[in-house]
Amino acid sequence: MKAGAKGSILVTGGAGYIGSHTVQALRRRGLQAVVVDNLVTGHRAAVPPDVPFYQADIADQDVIEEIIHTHRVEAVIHFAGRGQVSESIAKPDLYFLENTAKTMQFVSNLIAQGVNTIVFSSTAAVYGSPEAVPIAEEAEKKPLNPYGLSKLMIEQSFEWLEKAYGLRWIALRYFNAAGAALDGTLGEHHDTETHLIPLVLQTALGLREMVSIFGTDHNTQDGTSVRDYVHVQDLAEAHVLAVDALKTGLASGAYNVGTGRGVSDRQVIETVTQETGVCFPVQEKERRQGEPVELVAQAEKIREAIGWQAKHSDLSTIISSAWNWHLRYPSGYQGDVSNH
Ligand SMILES: NC(=O)c1ccc[n+]([C@@H]2O[C@H](COP(=O)([O-])OP(=O)(O)OC[C@H]3O[C@@H](n4cnc5c(N)ncnc54)[C@H](O)[C@@H]3O)[C@@H](O)[C@H]2O)c1
Ligand SMILES: O=c1ccn([C@@H]2O[C@H](COP(=O)(O)OP(=O)(O)O[C@H]3O[C@H](CO)[C@H](O)[C@H](O)[C@H]3O)[C@@H](O)[C@H]2O)c(=O)[nH]1
Repeated sequence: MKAGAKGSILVTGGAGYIGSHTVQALRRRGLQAVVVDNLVTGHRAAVPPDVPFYQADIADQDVIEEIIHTHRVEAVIHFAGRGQVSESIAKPDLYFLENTAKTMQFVSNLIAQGVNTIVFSSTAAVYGSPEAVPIAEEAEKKPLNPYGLSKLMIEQSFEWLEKAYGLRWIALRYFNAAGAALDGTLGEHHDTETHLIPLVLQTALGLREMVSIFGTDHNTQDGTSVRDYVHVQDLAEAHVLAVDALKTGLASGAYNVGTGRGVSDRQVIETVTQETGVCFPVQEKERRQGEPVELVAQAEKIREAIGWQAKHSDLSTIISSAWNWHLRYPSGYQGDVSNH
């Protein structure tokens, strides 16, 4: 595979939901991307055919070294990992291995090869159940589940890698990623879907019998949990800005990526009904284990540091963009839809 004239940005997990939108955002800026993904949850069809793609594990040192040298990798955006809270409670070892140990192996390899700039997918789950919302970056970190801990350990380890080896890093703590590409080319397809918005849309499409609301007796405005949904295209943009900022000297650190606006589970369901014009069955269920009631970001720090703010994250744009994609591709990337 031939390297471009410029250096490249290595996107791990670039065949996944947020990673594929970020590859698209990098290309829009004229930047070269190269993707490594083992396709455990990702889709080959989510990566354009002209983007160099390696089907491999991030812990495969030989492949990573080959990519770094062939494509003159200058910086890394690291999405590869597992992201299901309930699975992490059932299989904590899988999360500490896949998210923590393999990331450490990977980053250690990067440093050995002279790549010292990384933007990392962290999560609001590092905060656990916050004492107050909106949540500031400095708030106490007490993850409620192995998933959150698996990411927090990496953030903390980066501080030591910076002191020892000069690693330059930004951890982006996403709140809830949602929506689909506004041009209709990319969307969210997880074979095991746990996220509220795609589950509700699949119910509206008739692919599921009903949608469940987990917990209706919380101390919130309508009794259901509250989240801060960020359009995936806004999230992608935050990564592009973060790489730029590290290249131009911004200090390492962790940033929330959210809107500062809370949306309840019931509001999501009502907005889907309005946007789609479809009524569907909803059942009320017990709260899920290891889940915080309310997660809303304090979103100023990232705006001040790198000039990022959400542009497409109003709930109706999130839901209409996702609905368009689900209507167009009801089986997602199955059958290798040619999205590009
Ligand atoms: N979706 C969210 O709301 C959300 C919120 C906070 C944090 N995150 C984190 O952001 C990242 C991306 O999330 P997503 O929703 O796009 O998930 P995703 O499952 O769609 O994407 C993850 C990608 O990484 C790949 N992958 C996993 N393990 C790998 C490995 N060992 N080697 C190579 N490739 C591997 C998968 O095949 C997949 O393509 C994850 O690390 C997740 O924990 C997601
Ligand atoms: O069938 C469902 C699915 C979800 N929900 C509710 O919908 C909201 C959003 O739930 P998601 O499963 O869509 O997302 P989570 O907030 O649980 O998880 C997200 O945020 C986490 C941080 O807490 C992690 O970062 C994780 O990767 C990311 O997907 C929650 O209030 C949840 O209780 C339901 O009521 N019914």
